[in-house]
Amino acid sequence: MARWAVAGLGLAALAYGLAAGLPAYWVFLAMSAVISGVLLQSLGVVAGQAGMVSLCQMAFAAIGAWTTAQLNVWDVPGGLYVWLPLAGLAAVPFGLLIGLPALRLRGVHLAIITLGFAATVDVVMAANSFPGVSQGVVVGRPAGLTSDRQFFLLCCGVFALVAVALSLVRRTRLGASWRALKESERATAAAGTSVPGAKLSAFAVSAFIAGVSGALLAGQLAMVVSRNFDPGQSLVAYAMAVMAGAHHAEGALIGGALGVLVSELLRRLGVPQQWANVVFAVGAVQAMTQGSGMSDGLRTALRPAVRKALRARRALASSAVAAPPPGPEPAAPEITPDGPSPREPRAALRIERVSVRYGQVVAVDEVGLTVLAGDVHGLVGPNGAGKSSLVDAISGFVPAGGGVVEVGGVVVADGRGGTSVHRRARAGLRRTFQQDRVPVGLSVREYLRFAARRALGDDELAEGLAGLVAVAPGDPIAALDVGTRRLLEVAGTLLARPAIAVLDEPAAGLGHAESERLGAWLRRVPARYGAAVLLIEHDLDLVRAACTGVTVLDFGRVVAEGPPAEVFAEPRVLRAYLGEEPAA
Ligand SMILES: Nc1ncnc2c1ncn2[C@@H]1O[C@H](COP(=O)(O)OP(=O)(O)OP(=O)(O)O)[C@@H](O)[C@H]1O
Repeated sequence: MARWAVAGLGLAALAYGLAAGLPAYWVFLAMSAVISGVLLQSLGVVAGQAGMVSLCQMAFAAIGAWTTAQLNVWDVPGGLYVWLPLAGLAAVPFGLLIGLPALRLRGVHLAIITLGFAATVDVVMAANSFPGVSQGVVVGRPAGLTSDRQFFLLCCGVFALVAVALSLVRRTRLGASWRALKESERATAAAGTSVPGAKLSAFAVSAFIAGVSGALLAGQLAMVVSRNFDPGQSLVAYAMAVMAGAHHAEGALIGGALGVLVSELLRRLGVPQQWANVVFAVGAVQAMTQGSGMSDGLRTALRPAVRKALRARRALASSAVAAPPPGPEPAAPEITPDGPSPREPRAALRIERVSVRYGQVVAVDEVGLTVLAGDVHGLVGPNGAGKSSLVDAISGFVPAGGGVVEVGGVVVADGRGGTSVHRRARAGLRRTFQQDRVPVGLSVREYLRFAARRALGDDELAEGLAGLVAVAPGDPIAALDVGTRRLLEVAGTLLARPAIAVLDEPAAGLGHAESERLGAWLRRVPARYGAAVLLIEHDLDLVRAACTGVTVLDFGRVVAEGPPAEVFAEPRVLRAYLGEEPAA
């Protein structure tokens, strides 16, 4: 906290020094850089954090500027202090409107939609001049901030406010959901987060900030016209945001400053300023190729100190993370008030007649399966047997073909259809993925809280990691290898305390010893977390070590079911699954 206060005071002193010491022309340019930085922060949310393409930020800014000009004409009390947030709010419905196609579209399709919106706003604004322009009414600045030097300080204050607000949001579930979205929509939904909600909120917040930047621009220029919000500038802003890494505040500021400095340099060299756009486009391509912008590079350069801290933490974590101590099994937490009892074993997961078809391919054919509360159940089968398709049907990524899926006694899919992925997750069905889908933009602590969908104290975090994965809560996920991330995903899934955790090949990439340790750890899961487990694995030793029962799939059908020792001795399993003949 003290560090932040010192940094804040330092930056405030710098802004004040610039306002007092720079020549008037440079103060105007510095103001443009900071306003542009606010706009880039808006892109940092929607593009940098949530990973969506938005080529219409200048249109949101234009709506903010137009609103400000209108409030100015109406002489609404409060001046810019009130008009700024109102300008941001005016842009929000348009942000939500643009977010709607984003629910279905991605990449180039979303780019076209957002650019189309920018062009539409431009046409409308050009046809209807900004309020006050024809009468020559200039946008008033607040009393005491009328000079450029003073207004520059207001712009710096707004930039800082947005930066602080966004850094606070980063720590919330909402902020984590944006960064998770960037990594994988499937994993975001599977963690119980509404993907449409995350997308719409990112667009709404982004539009708000862009609207505020438009209001600041109106205050800077005193009179704005549609030319100030050329749709082409939205493209340039996107390139600048990618190049500078506007998902961090310092990246947005660097981008804003570079935008001004490069244009000014070209002007002084007598080169058309449009060449600046080429510079930013090349910078953006470079950043996309590297997978990181300038702010990320800056943070990496400053990382020796971070790395040292990380090493110290990891040493601490590995001494804490060991095989679980021998002793009595912890008591199983109650799942519900009328939870499982030895006399009445309750199904954590029950499926009936679930089928999955891809065109003519029948990947899963009328499969039924029950996993009782307190069980660790294996699902095995050769490649292409239909395991992943079945897991997708259970978790809601593909239709269950008229079958029934029941989680902890609650029907989440029946003959008429099923609930969405994130609702199933909230109903107690959590899953992991074969491919690495853990969001690299989060720290271990942020990810586990996001996955668990609740506040977790450091003790509970350490407990959730103990015996499974040697990482510390503060470690950035980007620094972890894929095998570790996979185990982290298991920890997050279980910390959510689901009724059933479906673990899709958690041991892939692990060595024999690690796999053995995972088997022992998984056996204790029902007692530790009150969750039953459906374990999809190719490693039969792990299945033997962890599971009380196993189901074998082949060609989309159940070919055997029962305790592992019996099932793996069945001739048809040996034939179908192992390609082996039973010993005579
Ligand atoms: N999207 C798809 N479109 C068409 N066919 C598919 C699709 N996904 C899977 N299949 C087919 O469905 C069948 C079952 O595949 P699935 O991936 O579910 O098997 P699996 O048991 O999970 O295999 P693996 O162990 O290799 O992951 C296979 O024949 C596969 O080729």
